[in-house]
Amino acid sequence: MTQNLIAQLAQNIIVSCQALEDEPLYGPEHMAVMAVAAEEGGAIAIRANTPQDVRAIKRKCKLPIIGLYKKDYPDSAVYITPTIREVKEIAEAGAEFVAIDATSLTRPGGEKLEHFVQSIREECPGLLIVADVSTYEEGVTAMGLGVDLVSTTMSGYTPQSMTNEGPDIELVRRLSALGGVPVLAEGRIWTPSEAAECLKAGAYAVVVGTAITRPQEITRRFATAILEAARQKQTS
Ligand SMILES: CC(=O)N[C@H](C=O)[C@@H](O)[C@H](O)[C@H](O)COP(=O)(O)O
Repeated sequence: MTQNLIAQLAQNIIVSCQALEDEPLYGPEHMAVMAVAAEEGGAIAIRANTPQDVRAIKRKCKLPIIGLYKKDYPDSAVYITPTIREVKEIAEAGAEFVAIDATSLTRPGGEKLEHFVQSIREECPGLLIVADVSTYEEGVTAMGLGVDLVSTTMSGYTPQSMTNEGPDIELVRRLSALGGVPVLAEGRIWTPSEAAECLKAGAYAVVVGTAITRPQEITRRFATAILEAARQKQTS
C-alpha cells in the first residue's frame, strides 16, 4: 500500500496548495478548491500546510496528500513540521505523507534528526516521510536515516544552500544520481520547461507551488514584465 503510494507519484506533478495567514487565499476552503483544480489539471498528489487544510482538502479531493505543519519555535529556525507534535496532527488529519525539515539547522529542543525520524516511525506507523533538504550532504544524511523520499524544498532557504532565482537542478541531479531514495524537485519551479528539466535531471516527481497556486505572485511577475516593457518602449 505505502509502496504503491510512492510508485503512484513517479514522473508526475504534485501541486503545493498553501496560503499563509497574510495571503489573500488563506483558509482551508480556498485550499480545498485549489486542490480540486489541481486534480482536474492532472496533479497526482497535493502538498498542503496545517491539519485544517489537510482535512478540508481530504473532504473535496481524492488525491494523496503530503502534509506539513509550519510552526515557529523560539529556539530554532526549523519551521516545516518541526516536532513529533505537528507530525501527529498531520497524520491524524489524514495525510499519507508528512514533509519534515531535514536540514542541518538546530531543531527545537536540540533534537537530533535521527531521533525525530525514529519517533515518527514508532508513533505514526505507515506515515511516509518526505525529507525537505537544502544541500547534497543533508540529502545523503536523510537517505541514510531511511526516509521514504527526499525533496529539494529548502535549497535557497538556509544559510548553507545556494540562492539562485530558479530551481536547484544541480541538487536534483546529484541526489537522484545516488539511485536509492526517490528525489522530488521542489522550489522556485516556474515554468513547464523547468519542470521537464528537473525530470530529465533525474527527479522522481516535481512539486510546483507558487507558480500555480499563488495568484498574487503570478500577477506580480506579469506586472513587472509589463512595466519593464513599457519603460523600454518609452526610452526607445
Ligand atoms: C521554503 C518553504 O518554506 N517552502 C514551502 C514548503 O512547503 C512552500 O512555501 C513552497 O511553496 C513549496 O515548497 C513549493 O515551492 P514553490 O512555491 O517555490 O513552487
